[in-house]
Amino acid sequence: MNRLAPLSEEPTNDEEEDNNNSSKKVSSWRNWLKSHFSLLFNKKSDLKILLSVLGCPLFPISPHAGQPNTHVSSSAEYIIQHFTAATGCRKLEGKVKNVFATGKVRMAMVDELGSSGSSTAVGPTGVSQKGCFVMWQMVPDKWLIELVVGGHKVVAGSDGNVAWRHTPWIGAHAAKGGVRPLRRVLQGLDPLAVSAVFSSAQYMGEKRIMGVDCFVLKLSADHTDLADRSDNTAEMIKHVIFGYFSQRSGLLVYLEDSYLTRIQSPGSRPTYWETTMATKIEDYRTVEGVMIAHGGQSSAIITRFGDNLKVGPAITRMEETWTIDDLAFNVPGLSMDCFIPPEEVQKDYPEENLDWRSPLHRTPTPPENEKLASPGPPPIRVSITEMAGRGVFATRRIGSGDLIHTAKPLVSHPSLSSIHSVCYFCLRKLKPVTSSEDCNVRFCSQECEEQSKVFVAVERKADWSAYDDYCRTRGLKYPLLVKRLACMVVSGVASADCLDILQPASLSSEMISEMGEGFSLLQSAFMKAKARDECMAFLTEQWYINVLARFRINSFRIELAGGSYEDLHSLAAASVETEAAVGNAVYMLPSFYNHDCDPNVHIIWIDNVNARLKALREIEAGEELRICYIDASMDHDARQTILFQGFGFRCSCLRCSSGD
Ligand SMILES: C[S@@+](CC[C@H](N)C(=O)[O-])C[C@H]1O[C@@H](n2cnc3c(N)ncnc32)[C@H](O)[C@@H]1O
Repeated sequence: MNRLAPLSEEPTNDEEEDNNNSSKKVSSWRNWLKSHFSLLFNKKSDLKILLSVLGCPLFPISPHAGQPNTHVSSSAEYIIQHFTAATGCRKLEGKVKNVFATGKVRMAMVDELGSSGSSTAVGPTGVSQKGCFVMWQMVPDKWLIELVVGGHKVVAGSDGNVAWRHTPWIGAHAAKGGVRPLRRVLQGLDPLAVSAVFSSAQYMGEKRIMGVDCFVLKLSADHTDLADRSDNTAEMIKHVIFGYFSQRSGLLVYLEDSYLTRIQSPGSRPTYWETTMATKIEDYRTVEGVMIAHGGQSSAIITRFGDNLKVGPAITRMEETWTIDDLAFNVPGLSMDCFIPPEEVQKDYPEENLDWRSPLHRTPTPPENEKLASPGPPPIRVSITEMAGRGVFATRRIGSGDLIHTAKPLVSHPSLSSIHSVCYFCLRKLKPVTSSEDCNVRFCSQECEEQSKVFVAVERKADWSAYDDYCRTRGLKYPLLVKRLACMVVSGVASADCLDILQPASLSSEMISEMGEGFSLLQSAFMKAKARDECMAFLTEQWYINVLARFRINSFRIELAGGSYEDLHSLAAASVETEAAVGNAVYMLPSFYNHDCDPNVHIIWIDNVNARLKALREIEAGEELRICYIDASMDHDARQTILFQGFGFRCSCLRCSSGD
């Protein structure tokens, strides 16, 4: 099996050779050592080392290992209880299916200590490299991370059976040993995983670290795991982890892990490689009521020593600062396809293992009349693009005309001109009312009424006439979405930060000051309705601006392709009287689609607010899926102006580049 060790200083068999052939193996090891020595002292390769070591290291112990440690002390139990209480993570138990996080990193080589212990370079020896990452986790053990630093992209993942990594310079390889979690996840990002792994830890005492009095817990990788990660040339001798939990706050503030590998090719003396990684974990913030670390610094020190090293021991030190921009739980539509390892890694599996993986790994051939791109989860994943932030990519071939996925809105609202003619919840067109009938908002079904009950009850307590007038006279649609979201938050059906994951528009100071009036009107409507203070804490001007900034570039204008009632006469009359759009809505997955003036996907609404994303042509696996944000029939200059003013970017799609 052609498997990659999780960290760069372990040999990677990137020459295609038979692993059972020992002479070739020795030469592979020589090459490996040669290339790594030169890597360590070659500045041009700094970025590769940084990415290999710091990019996506694995944590040696799985939270689901299910190996209770008989030595667990009551002190360790107490520390973990304190941690779970401090983070509030128990409320996630059984409720979180997936987690999505994006963040930024800055990495640099710090120093290298060469032969005879003299410093070959001290202080940052290379320019620090900036980058960003996107991370998906699906409970219990599937995860994917894409990290782009200095123009290089590293991807790593686990489908629950194999953990793998792809680097531009090595390609894709599976990690040795069992599936383990990403170390980044244990850096305070997933408190449930932290408490699960440390629940079997040993209490080591107290220690003051970075000015904080901490309790120290220790974990060690077991012998079976170490053996699985070894082969007859590289032996993994130990891997220990220390977690430092603040005595005062209970939070995990420092994580340190260290492992030692003995490398010995037949007939030579051994060399030892020790890698120690330490992470300062900071900036805990609440996400859906749970404390999640949003920043920190990691450093890695690689030391190599042994009798046969003529140059003497060598030490390489590197550092990373990281921050989390967005973190969200239970992002809808996350497909299992996201976690499929690259083909090269799939080939690493022995044949007999393929059977139970087949549902995921064989592209299903749908029947001729099959409408959905696939019967299972959508064949897409969200990933980082080169020029346009996050984007949506096909995980397999999609046929022309296929329905890729559907999406329900996070927030929607009818346009003011349609408010009496469409369902207040799903925007389905309704039969026109006769003059004797009530002109209140209406619903198309009991189900829609039921689903809106709680937030409509909140809305009905307040007088919205001034706010609605403000929207009507200025022709504003997004403040209506803000009002609905605010009522949903007050009623407890949505969280105030549910849109934080979406990209905000950049707003000028003029735009921000114009929003002040809308905010005052919204706030005063709630205040006059005597809304309880504790429910209103979220409603600040900043919240209002943040939400509007997201609605501006992520909401869709809903135009229905078909009506729900058969009376064509009424339909024609309604379309003359009202504008074509029945309302506006914002969705999660569709918000990640980037724009193209000649798109390969379009978004349509048939009879209500539920969106359908359909392929406009054949799409290959790996291709980015793009929709058109604007009226594609406009000429080049008009499109560029609208995209720049409305969405803040200059379009460089093929059509625009050709001047069309
Ligand atoms: C609805 S969001 C799309 C998802 C977004 N890329 C993200 O990371 O969340 C729209 C924003 O994406 C970026 N974008 C979309 N299409 C683009 C394109 N063709 N070129 C450059 N930027 C684009 C712009 O910043 C735009 O305001």
